[in-house]
Amino acid sequence: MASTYKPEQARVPPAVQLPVPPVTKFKIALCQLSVTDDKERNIVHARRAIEEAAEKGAQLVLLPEIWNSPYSNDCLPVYAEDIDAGGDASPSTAMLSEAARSLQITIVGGSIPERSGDRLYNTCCVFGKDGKLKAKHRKIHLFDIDIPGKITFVESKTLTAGDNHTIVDTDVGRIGIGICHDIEFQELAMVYAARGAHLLCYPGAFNMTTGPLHWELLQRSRAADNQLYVATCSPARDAGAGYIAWGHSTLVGPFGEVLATTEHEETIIIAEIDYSQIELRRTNLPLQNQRRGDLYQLVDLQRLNS
Ligand SMILES: O=C(O)CCC(=O)C(=O)O
Repeated sequence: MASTYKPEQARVPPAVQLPVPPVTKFKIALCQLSVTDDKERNIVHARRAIEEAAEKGAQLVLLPEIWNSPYSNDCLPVYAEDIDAGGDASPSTAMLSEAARSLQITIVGGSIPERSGDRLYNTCCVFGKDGKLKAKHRKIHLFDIDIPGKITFVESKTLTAGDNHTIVDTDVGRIGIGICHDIEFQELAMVYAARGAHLLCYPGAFNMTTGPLHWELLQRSRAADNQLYVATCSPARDAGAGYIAWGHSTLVGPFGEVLATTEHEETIIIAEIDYSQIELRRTNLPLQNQRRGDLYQLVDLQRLNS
């Protein structure tokens, strides 16, 4: 028997209308930075890369996961900064704020280890072009993995998981933030899409095991499932490091297409985002209207509880 289901009768919360973005087309820069054990050098180096990206026309700059410190449980507590205290207590975010203001760009500042009281987080700060902190995302899903002979890493040994989604309105559209392992959880991306995100940014440092298999696959899936843009930014690979990053920072469009990518060396990718493609793809293939709200539903618990 034919189904009698009608989307308009489903008891699902109405989808948020895609907000009109302040710009339709703009350039994004993905700064795949080399990271050393010298924090001061890492900050100066990131500042130079941001400036170069802005000179090349980028209005949005994305940095890698943990760009001011080596990515190891030993280093995270030593390199951690008190972001809320600001100033000298957080030279990395002070630099990001200054760079955003003086270059008049939006910065999704990768992530740095954050100290808050006696806890440590893996935290991404978003700065507007006035230099103000617009959002702070603490990595929600910590990366604990054990594949004997390949990779064992227990991020939860030192870090505490964040408890909030982070979606932020910027001069370059509505952006949902996730950090690295957060990309594995499609529900988070779906919540961001339901809240009207144009773009998801994931600073990430995948590794030599899950990187080749999952990194691009996950980005393309999050973009195609939700019909929006996905940008990722990794540190450059250091083959001598304790944790070897996969690299391959990438921009994916709303049809799941790779628009720009790279290998593992240090580089700055500059690519164009055109938000009109989102509407086009959602018209071509109206997934939103085809959802079966009578069979399954997405529940945004954060919104429900707020
Ligand atoms: O999810 C993965 O496979 C890798 C995640 C990761 O490297 C991280 O969260 O730091």
